[in-house]
Amino acid sequence: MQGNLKIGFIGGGNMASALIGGLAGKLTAGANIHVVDPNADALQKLQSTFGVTTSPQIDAALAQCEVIVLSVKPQQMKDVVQQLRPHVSKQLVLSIAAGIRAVDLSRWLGGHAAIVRTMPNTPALIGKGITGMVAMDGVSDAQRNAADAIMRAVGATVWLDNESLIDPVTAVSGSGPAYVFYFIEAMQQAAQEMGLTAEQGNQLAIETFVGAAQLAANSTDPVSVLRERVTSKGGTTYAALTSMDGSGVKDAIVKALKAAAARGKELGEEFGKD
Ligand SMILES: NC(=O)C1=CN([C@@H]2O[C@H](COP(=O)(O)OP(=O)(O)OC[C@H]3O[C@@H](n4cnc5c(N)ncnc54)[C@H](OP(=O)(O)O)[C@@H]3O)[C@@H](O)[C@H]2O)C=CC1
Ligand SMILES: O=C(O)[C@@H]1CCC=N1
Repeated sequence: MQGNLKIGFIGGGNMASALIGGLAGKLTAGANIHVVDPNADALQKLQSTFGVTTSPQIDAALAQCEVIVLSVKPQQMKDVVQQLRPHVSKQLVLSIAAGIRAVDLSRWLGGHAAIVRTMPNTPALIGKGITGMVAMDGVSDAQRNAADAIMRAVGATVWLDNESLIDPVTAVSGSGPAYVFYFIEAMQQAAQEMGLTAEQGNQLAIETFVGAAQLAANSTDPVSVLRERVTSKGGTTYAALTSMDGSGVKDAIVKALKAAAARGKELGEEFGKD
């Protein structure tokens, strides 16, 4: 159901666009969404597609918003938040940035306490996102509900008790779509190398992911059991999985996700100083 929640976005890039695409005309009218970004082309695209209002710089319209979403890169966050400070009083500030800690955002905003840190992902664009979220102590129940409603409008939400878990969430689901696309790209490449057309490889790889993910989502069995059901004794899947184990694929994936979480922590330390 569409309401009248006024939401400001600081940064109208990839992730903000995915969120706006999931929210506009659904949770709230596009005209209730105000986007600030220095990039005129990005603003024009968002304005014409979703009917949002726009500004090339932080402006007074943000003071009218009930929720302000911080959606710039971690490297840009401190400058942006310090410019935003005069326009923030009672609003809920919702950050989607990797790494940047709530305590640092609060300090840059002059002690503002109504902050929710979130980690969404780009399938939000089609209402299939998943967001990990954690609220600072100064967030009211109504604001927590508003944050949850925004993120549930674009997918599922998982609330965390401890902010440090946002880095593992970033590693698993925030960055996760990229790992899936990477795996699909590898399957497409193999398909072509074995004689299928690019179009056939594309369709076979993508539909396999869609079908397998849906099967896992609907199943009461663990995914390991679903995997075993594909793996006939002495058959083709066994040959593939044995090859993957021999190449250390699972260990490499675990290591990669730990590297992502470590980078999240490092971003907080690197850009959360002062
Ligand atoms: N992409 C993803 O899948 C996800 C991203 N995130 C988080 O979302 C945030 C944005 O990431 P992403 O969308 O990928 O990055 P983008 O670079 O696509 O978006 C950031 C946008 O902010 C703009 N910007 C720069 N300075 C300002 C400013 N002073 N005021 C307003 N806007 C400004 C940038 O413009 P310009 O390009 O000109 O600098 C750019 O358009 C990051 O903090 C990231 O950690 C979280 C979950 C998933
Ligand atoms: O790559 C990044 O840093 C951001 C955070 C999660 C997905 N994209």
